[in-house]
Amino acid sequence: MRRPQLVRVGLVQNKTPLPAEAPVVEQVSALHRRIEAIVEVAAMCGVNIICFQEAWTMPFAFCTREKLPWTEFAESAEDGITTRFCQKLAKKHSMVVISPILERDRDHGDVLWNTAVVISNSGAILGKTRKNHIPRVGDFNESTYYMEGNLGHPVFQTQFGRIAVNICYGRHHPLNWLMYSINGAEIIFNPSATIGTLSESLWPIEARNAAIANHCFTCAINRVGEEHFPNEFTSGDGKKAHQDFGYFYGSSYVAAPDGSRTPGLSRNRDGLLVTELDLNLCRQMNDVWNFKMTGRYEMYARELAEAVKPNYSPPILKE
Ligand SMILES: NC(=O)NCCC(=O)O
Repeated sequence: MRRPQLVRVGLVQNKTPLPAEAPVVEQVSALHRRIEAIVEVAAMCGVNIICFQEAWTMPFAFCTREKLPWTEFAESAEDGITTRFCQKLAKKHSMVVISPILERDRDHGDVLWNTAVVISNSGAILGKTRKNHIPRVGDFNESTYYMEGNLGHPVFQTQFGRIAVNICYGRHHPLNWLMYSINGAEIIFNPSATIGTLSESLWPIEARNAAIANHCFTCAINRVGEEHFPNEFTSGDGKKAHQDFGYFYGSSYVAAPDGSRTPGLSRNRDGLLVTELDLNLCRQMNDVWNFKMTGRYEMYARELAEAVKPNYSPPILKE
């Protein structure tokens, strides 16, 4: 009975154009130029909502455990140069822009966060959301740099639909996806930075499964290429020190609530994936499967509230 609710999303994966040794300002500026060109193409393709990769203004230096110069890439989510730049793009192309950055929160003790700024197609800032789960795996030494998000699971009402952002490692946490969906998200973006040896076997499954389980669209975005750092670091595994993170395998894709998905972008080249979605599919799948109706959330809430108490004793029945 409803008219189609069509929206075109753009997923961007890109290499860092300058080496990690280049001055910070030059690296940021080169990335702005690169993204500006890709967004021009997205605009020609009629994209309504575009999302960039995790921490898109910098090399993924969180493996190094060095503070400098990497913390220099952190910016204000409200008035940093990258947010100002994205506001111009959003207004020029009437496009919602999701800009994942390393955030410096000046008003709260200069705390750093892994944040996505969401900018409306009017150019106004709709708000921000922060990465809830910090990886403690392999060379992802991210707790050295920023804190666990404290903004919960916000959903942004845009002219084109309700969207949320589940940043990278949050995709391994089904409850994280669930909360965005419970709060009404129709599309959940997952800007990421992850490498082949660690996660490539999980990549095609996790966001796709989240789309099915939550009756929503999911957009999985990964970095691409190799990034080399000036100083060697170890992985704490007895192997030799090295200067790179490993291979970011791209392969960005969109998954739908009926379990279908797009092909992935390249494993080794920059790319823009443009996909047209009909948001009516979210309710159609909900009406077929009723996961929201059959989910026993009040039971889980009660049991979880008990399970997190220090004196909890799991109900294991024995002979
Ligand atoms: N950036 C990030 O959270 N990476 C963690 C590794 C993964 O989730 O595959």
